[in-house]
Amino acid sequence: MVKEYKIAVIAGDGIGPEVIDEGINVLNEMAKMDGEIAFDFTYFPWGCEYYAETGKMMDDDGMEKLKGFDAVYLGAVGFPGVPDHISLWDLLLKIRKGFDQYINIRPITLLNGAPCPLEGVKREEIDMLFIRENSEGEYAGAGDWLFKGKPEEVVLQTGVFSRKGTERVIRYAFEEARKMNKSLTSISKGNALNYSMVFWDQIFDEVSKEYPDVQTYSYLVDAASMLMIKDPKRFEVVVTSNLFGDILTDLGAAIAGGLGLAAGANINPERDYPSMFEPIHGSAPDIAGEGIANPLASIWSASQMFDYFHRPDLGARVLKAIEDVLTEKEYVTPDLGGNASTSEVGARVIHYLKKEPNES
Ligand SMILES: NC(=O)c1ccc[n+]([C@@H]2O[C@H](COP(=O)([O-])OP(=O)(O)OC[C@H]3O[C@@H](n4cnc5c(N)ncnc54)[C@H](O)[C@@H]3O)[C@@H](O)[C@H]2O)c1
Ligand SMILES: O=C(O)C[C@@H](O)C(=O)O
Ligand SMILES: [K+]
Ligand SMILES: [Mn+2]
Repeated sequence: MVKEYKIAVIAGDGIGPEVIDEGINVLNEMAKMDGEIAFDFTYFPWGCEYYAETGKMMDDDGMEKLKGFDAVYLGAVGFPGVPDHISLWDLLLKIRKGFDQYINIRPITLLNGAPCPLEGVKREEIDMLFIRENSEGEYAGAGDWLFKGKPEEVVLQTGVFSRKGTERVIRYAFEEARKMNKSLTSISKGNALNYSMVFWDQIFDEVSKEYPDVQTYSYLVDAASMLMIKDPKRFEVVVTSNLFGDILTDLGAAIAGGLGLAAGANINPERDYPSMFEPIHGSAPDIAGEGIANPLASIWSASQMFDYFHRPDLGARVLKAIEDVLTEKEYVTPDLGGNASTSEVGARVIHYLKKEPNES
C-alpha cells in the first residue's frame, strides 16, 4: 500500500521558488524509488507578489486551507517593497504560531565536502542540533508604540516566556539529547535579562533533574557565540530562545558551509497541525532570478520531512546524496565556490540518489 502525503507548497519570494523546485524533484524521485510513499503537492501563490496584488500575504482563510495537509514546504518570504515585519508576521510567523510549531530543529553539521572558514577544526567537531523555541519569547509580538512621531515617542517590545512554553521546548531538547546520547547545552542571558532569562535558567535546572543521565552545560549567549567559533565541539544538542536561536543558527550556518546549506524544521510535536519545512535562509534578493541559488538547504529540509514521516532511512539517503555532490565539488553553486546553476545541483543530487542503493 502506497502512503500518500499531502504537501502544501508555499514557494514564496525571491530564490524561494528556485530552491523549492529542486526540493520537490528530490522528494518525488525518492518517493518513486522507494515505492511505498508518494506526494501530492498543492501550490499556494502566497508571498510578497501576492501582497502587491491583493494587499494580503495569504488568503484570509489561509490557515483553514493549510490545516488539512500533512506538511507545509516553504521557500522563503520577504522582498524589497513589502516591509519585512509584514511579510514575516502575516505569513511565516502566522503559520509557526497558528499551527503551534513550537520546536524549530536546525542541524548545524559540517558535511563532508562542505567548506568551513575555521582553521584547525576537524569536520566531526561541528555537529550540533539546535532546538530553537519557535512560538513565543522575544517573538511574541507583545509591545506597544506610543506617541508615534512625537518627541516623547516610546516603543516597547516585550519578551514573553510562559512556563508552559519554556518547559516544553526544554523538555523536548532533553528527550532529543537522551535519545542521541549527547550532551545538552542551554544558551540564555540571565545576567542582563533579569526576568526572562533568569526564569529560563530556572526551568532548565528544574527539568534537568528529570534527566540525570543527560550531561548539561549552560552558557550566556555572548560567550556562546564566541565559543561556537573558537571551540565548536563543545556544542551537541543546544536549546535556546526564539531570537537567540535565530541569530546563532545563521552563525552556525556560516561555520558549516553557509546559508545555502542550512535547513530547518518547524515542528508541532503533537501532530495536531501540519509541521513546516524550509531552508533557514531568506529570499536572497541580491541573487534572485539568476538561477544560482544553492538548493541544498531546501533539499536538506526535504530530508527532514522524510524523518518526520517516520522514514529516516530515506532522509539519510537524501543527506548522503547532498554529501556526494559536495565531495565531488564539480556541481556546486557560486556560494560554495563553483559555477553550477540551481537546477544542475538539484539534478546532481538526484543522480547520486539513483546511484546509491546499488553502487556506493
Ligand atoms: N524564513 C524566511 O523565509 C526568511 C529568513 C530570513 C530572512 N527572510 C527575509 O528574506 C529577505 C532577505 O533577507 P536577508 O538578506 O537578511 O537574508 P538571506 O538569507 O535572504 O540572505 C543573506 C545572504 O545569504 C545569501 N544566501 C541566502 N540563501 C542562499 C542560497 N540558498 N544560496 C546562495 N546564497 C544564499 C544571500 O544571497 C545573501 O547574500 C528579507 O525580506 C527577510 O525578511 C526570510
Ligand atoms: O525567524 C525569523 O526571524 C525568520 C528568519 O530569520 C528565520 O530564521 O526563519
Ligand atoms: K526560509
Ligand atoms: Mn533567521
